[in-house]
Amino acid sequence: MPEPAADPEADSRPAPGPDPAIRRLFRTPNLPDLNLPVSVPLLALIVGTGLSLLAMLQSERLLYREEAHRFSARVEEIHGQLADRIRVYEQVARSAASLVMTFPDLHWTAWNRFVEALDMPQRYPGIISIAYARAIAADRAGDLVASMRAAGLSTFRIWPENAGAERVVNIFTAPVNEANVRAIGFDMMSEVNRRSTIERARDSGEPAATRAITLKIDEATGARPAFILYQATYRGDPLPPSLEARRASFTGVVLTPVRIGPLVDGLIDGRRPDNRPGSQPDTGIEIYDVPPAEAEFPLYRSHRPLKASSALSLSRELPVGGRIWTVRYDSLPNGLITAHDWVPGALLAGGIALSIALSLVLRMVLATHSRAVELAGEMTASLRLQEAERQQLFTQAPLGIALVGTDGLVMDCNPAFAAAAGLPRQELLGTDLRLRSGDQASVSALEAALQGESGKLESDQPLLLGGRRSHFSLHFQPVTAEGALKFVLAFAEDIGEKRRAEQHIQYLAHFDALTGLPNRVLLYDRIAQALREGRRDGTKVAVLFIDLDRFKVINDSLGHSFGDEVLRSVARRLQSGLRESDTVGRLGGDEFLIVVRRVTEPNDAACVAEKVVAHLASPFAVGGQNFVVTPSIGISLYPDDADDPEGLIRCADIAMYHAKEQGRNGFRFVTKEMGAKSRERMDLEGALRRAIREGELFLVYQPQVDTLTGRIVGLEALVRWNHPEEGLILPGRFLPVAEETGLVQAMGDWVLFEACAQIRRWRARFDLSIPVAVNVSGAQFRDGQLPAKVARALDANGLSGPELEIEVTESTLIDDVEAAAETLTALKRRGVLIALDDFGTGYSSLSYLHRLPIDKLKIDRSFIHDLSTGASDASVPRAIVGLGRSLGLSVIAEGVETQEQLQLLRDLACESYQGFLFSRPVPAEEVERLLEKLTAAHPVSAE
Ligand SMILES: Nc1nc2c(ncn2[C@@H]2O[C@H](COP(=O)(O)O[C@H]3[C@@H](O)[C@H](n4cnc5c(=O)[nH]c(N)nc54)O[C@@H]3COP(=O)(O)O)[C@@H](O)[C@H]2O)c(=O)[nH]1
Repeated sequence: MPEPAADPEADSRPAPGPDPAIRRLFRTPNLPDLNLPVSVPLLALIVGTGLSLLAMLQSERLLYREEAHRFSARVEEIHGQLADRIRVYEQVARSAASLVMTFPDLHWTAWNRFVEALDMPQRYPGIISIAYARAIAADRAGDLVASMRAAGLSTFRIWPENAGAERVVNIFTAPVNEANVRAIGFDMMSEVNRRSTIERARDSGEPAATRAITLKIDEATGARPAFILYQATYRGDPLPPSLEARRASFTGVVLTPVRIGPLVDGLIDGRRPDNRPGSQPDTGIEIYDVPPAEAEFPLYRSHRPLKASSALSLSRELPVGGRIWTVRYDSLPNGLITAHDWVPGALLAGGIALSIALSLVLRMVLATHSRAVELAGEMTASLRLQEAERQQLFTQAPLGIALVGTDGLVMDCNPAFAAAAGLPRQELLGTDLRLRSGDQASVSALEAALQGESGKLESDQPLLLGGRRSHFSLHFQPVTAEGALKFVLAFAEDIGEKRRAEQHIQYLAHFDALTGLPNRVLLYDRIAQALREGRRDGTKVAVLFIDLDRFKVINDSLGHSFGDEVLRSVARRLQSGLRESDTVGRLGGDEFLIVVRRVTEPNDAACVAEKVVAHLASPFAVGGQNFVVTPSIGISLYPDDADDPEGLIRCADIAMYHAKEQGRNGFRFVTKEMGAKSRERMDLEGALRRAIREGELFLVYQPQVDTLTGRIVGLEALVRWNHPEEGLILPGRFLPVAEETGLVQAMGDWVLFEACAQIRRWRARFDLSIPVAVNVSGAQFRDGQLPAKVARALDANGLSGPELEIEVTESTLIDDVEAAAETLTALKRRGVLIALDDFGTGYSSLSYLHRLPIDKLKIDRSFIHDLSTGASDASVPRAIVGLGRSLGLSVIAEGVETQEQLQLLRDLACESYQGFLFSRPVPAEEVERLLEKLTAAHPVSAE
């Protein structure tokens, strides 16, 4: 069927893409549109910081207000307590004055008791002492002195003496101590300051305080501000109603010196949160006894001056003994309220930290979003590229791909599919592929795929797909999404070419490329088939092994293509004369095989062989030349000769050699004689043939040594067989078979050539000067070809002759001494040396020896062996040594295994020896090591 041209226009158009479900895979992910400017984080930071500052300021203001409020309350509390203390102190002075007024003649000791009972240090710590000064006219001073002295104060005196007319003299003071006692007798009126205060106290009847002074008792220790509170005493009425009355009844004053420090102590200690007193003052106090603006220094200050701006401050007036003090209060940093001043800082710090965090979060969000947008862009681009690549892949794929909808209609297909189907793509789209497919197998496979079952189809028979019939590989793959079938992917590959190639390979594996006949593999198979049939039917099977006589000559002389043509012609003739059930095949080279089935008697096989001979008898006309090709045929029979293909072929092969030996152009059955051979022997023969052909033989070399110097004087080449299964096989096992079968010829040729080649290699490396001996069998020696073969081997390897020694056994020569002499003479002419092997074992030795051109006698190892065992004396070796000497021949002893044997040979003056004592036969590489020593001019000693 003609293949419809593909529609180029249709194929170049982009194919409608796959299912929307697949397309959805390539969509850009949706991202929220965050159109925020990049300055937003900075803005957030600035606004946040501003708000934090505002919060801080606001909290500071609130704190300040609260602190001011608390401070004011605290000031009222302290100030009240201070005023109370002043009142109490004034009350103490009044009490003392009442005592004096009640007991005008009070003894000073009672005064002391009174004061002591007040417990001033505990209850009135500011009061230093309480004293009483009596008012007395100057002219009555003597009376006072006298009465005081009478009361026990013997040293009493009034001082200073030159005071005014009115005196107020200190007569009592308590507690009694040295400082207070010093003030006894002091006239208060003598000092202006005190006098005015006493007069104010006298006139008012109220406590009157002095200005701030330093007390006499403190003068020595330094300024400790104090004041003295005076309380006047009167006669009669405790407080006379008028000024005149008060002046008239004035009797004295109680004076109470007060230190301001202790007065204030304890008032300003701070408060703990539970309102108990704290250890640190929370309020500072400054006391002025004049308006602060006029005062240079305060009367009292509880703390170091504060920075005006950093502290709250309040002033209050305090009446003290008729004077007005100004008390200024300052809030100190360790007040309870200031404990919260971390709040504004914390608000600021926290606010800034939050702003920074917010700014960073915004930055991150923005960065993440922009990276996500970037990535989405990259993904979109990459997915678009992928989609384009997939589309390209789909379009350009060499594999035919079609998308078949769930209804079986072609949704899309690539050009390769259209080409495979042999229809334009447009024609395929929308058509039912089942109707386009002419084979039930492919229709069924597609229908199964539409049911969700994938399937492959590679039929041996050509299939119809679309408009073409060929071998197709079809693959239907259902594609599902969420459990539902979306479409079926149909892959189609035209494997027609592949199938043809496979068939050709198959053919080549079983048929001979030159003649088209079954090859060895198929022949074995056919024989096996025939044997199964023979076993079943009880019939015989004949195998004819055909070798063309002298085909090598045709091939070599007329060329290989000529030879090939001859082989093809022979193949045709062999086929023409056979039944269809028989098989003719080619084993290789000029060897053919015929398998004859259903043979009832050997004669059937003989008839076939005769037919072969007859068919080949008429001349061949090849390349304008006429010539005759004759066959040698060996016939083996199942079950007589063997029961497997290999055995039958081997037997036929042997029989074929016998046919050749017997004059060619004929056939031989595997004879009784051949049949009498042991199976092993036959196997050995076949295997030896293969060994010669496949190169399984190799040579070892045994050194020949000078008995006196120990130097190597020659080497003997000995053949070995490296059997692929059995390993090393010695000549003792295979030589007899080789000799019987004539294989010894081929083997001997190989040995001769290989030994000469090895001599050439050694000469190139070591300048080899010693001869290498080669054993020659009787058959080899007698066939008349030996001198020519030797000459060819020497010439081929550039050897002159004396490098090679030919060993022949005595038994080889004695049958026909004349012919032997001729052969030996021919060999000698080519320059080779001749050694007579196994000498002494033939009784006629002495009679022919002088007629043969021999160089060396080899004393048979049986005589050497007997030397050491004492089986015989040394007479034979001695005689051989003497014979050699008399004929001018060198003598070598073989089979020397012991030092004792060597010594005997030395005693006999035998020149050289070989044997295990010095070395076993060794491979060429080992000989090289020995020869290296030899060329190093160090004689190799056996001892
Ligand atoms: N026509 C050919 N004949 C060959 C060839 N290679 C060997 N032969 C002949 O086969 C026979 C057995 O040979 P082989 O097994 O190699 O034994 C040789 C030596 O290994 C053995 N020999 C050497 N020294 C000692 C020894 O001290 N003791 C001992 N028991 N055997 C020893 O002797 C054999 C060599 O004998 P000869 O050739 O007579 O020197 C043997 O007859 C070989 O000739 C071949 O290529 N072609």
